Amino acid sequence: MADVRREIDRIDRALVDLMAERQGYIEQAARIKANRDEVHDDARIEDVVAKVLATAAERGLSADIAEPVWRLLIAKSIEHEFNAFDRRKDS
Ligand SMILES: C=C(O[C@@H]1C=C(C(=O)O)C=C[C@H]1O)C(=O)O
Repeated sequence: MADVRREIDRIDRALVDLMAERQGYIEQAARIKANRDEVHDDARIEDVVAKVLATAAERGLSADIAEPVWRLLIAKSIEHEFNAFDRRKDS
């Protein structure tokens, strides 16, 4: 069991690295968007979730895990993006 947990911990570190990289692009989006009402984009949310579910099906990740995890990740990313947008000097 210790070996299994060591592998889970290794994977979690890799996921944190990828999520931090993703967060960096969320921050770039907050700098690029001209208007605050562009931060929450329902069409893009559904596009992201559809692409994730297609990749999850190919790679063997359960949709029951992938869909709620990504919907929460996107919701928290949008909160982060609103905060970054509102900290802009020009907003
Ligand atoms: C990063 C964006 O901003 C938001 C964040 C999204 C995400 O975390 O994938 C998706 C839609 C947007 O509401 C974007 O518009 O692409």
